[in-house]
Amino acid sequence: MTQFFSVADVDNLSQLVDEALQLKSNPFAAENLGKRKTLGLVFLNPSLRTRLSTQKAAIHLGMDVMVMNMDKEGWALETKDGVVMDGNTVEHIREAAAVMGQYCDILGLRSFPKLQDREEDYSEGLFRKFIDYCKVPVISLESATRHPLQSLTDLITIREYWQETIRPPKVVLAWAPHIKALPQAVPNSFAEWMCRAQAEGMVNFTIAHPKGYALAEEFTDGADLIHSLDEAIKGADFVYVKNWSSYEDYGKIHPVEGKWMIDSSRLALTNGAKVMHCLPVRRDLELASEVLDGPDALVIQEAGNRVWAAQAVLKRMLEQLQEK
Ligand SMILES: NCCC[C@H](NC(=O)CCC(=O)O)C(=O)O
Ligand SMILES: NC(=O)OP(=O)(O)O
Repeated sequence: MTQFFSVADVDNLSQLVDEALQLKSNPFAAENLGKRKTLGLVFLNPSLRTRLSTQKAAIHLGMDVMVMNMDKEGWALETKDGVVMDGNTVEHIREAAAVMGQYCDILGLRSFPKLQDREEDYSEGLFRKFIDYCKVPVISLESATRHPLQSLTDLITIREYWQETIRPPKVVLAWAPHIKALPQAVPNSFAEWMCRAQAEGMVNFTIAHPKGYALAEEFTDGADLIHSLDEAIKGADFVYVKNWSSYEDYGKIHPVEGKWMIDSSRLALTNGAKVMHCLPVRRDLELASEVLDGPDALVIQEAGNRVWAAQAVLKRMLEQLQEK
């Protein structure tokens, strides 16, 4: 594996999930694989889980880790080509990425979309340039349109908590309210991974969102799309809660009809569903406290599993480096 940007970078989904769960039961099984290798984590936006879980994963593999908070501590970055840099930007991504590639064997990058120009965000120009110029394997730590380490984690968590073999679990991605316009990266990615998992018989997948909040079709192939939350969550085994802004009216938020927050009474409509969220979550806006604090919430276990997702991916990349 030389890049981890989307589900398309994974050849065998089930195998990667199994490998992550094996690492969970034996974290130091490959403790020398990353010896004398350096991981660089570059953040253009805030992070708690991605930053710490990926560092922890690298430590389990014997790697050294460097973290660069580019947005706060780096030179102001120019990402467009062909501009005269006579304004506020100081360093071009061409040089910055190339230099970081000199110091690191594997790099991770987090960069959120600006949510102003759909074409620009969905072209993933910044991420692609970073890959091109740094010349080492790159892991997405969440980009404009996807968050693959989160989605792999989510699939691992569903596998871990679904012991039944007779039928695959019903998994529902449920839009939730928010006060801000948030990216579509997490839901796009979750949908992309669940659609692939559904095609491979691992889950049954439904998406519930108000009108005007449809995700881009490229991420939802094969999913059941429903505009009623109560209808969608009937019989659900896992409910994945997440807000996102409109893709159609790009980056905007519209008033929605009815109540979209999941609380205990709503949860009673499900098949005793476990509730997931990538975090951070705004209590009693996106998700009721009574659910977050109750026995059906999996959010902390899910965040814990971020380590094993990152470790499985880093392990694949290190193995490939070894073969060179
Ligand atoms: N990395 C996990 C999610 C990050 C981001 N959430 C946020 O920006 C929350 C901001 C707030 O609640 O003000 C998102 O939804 O894509
Ligand atoms: N879920 C997630 O990616 O969290 P952070 O933004 O804190 O890394």
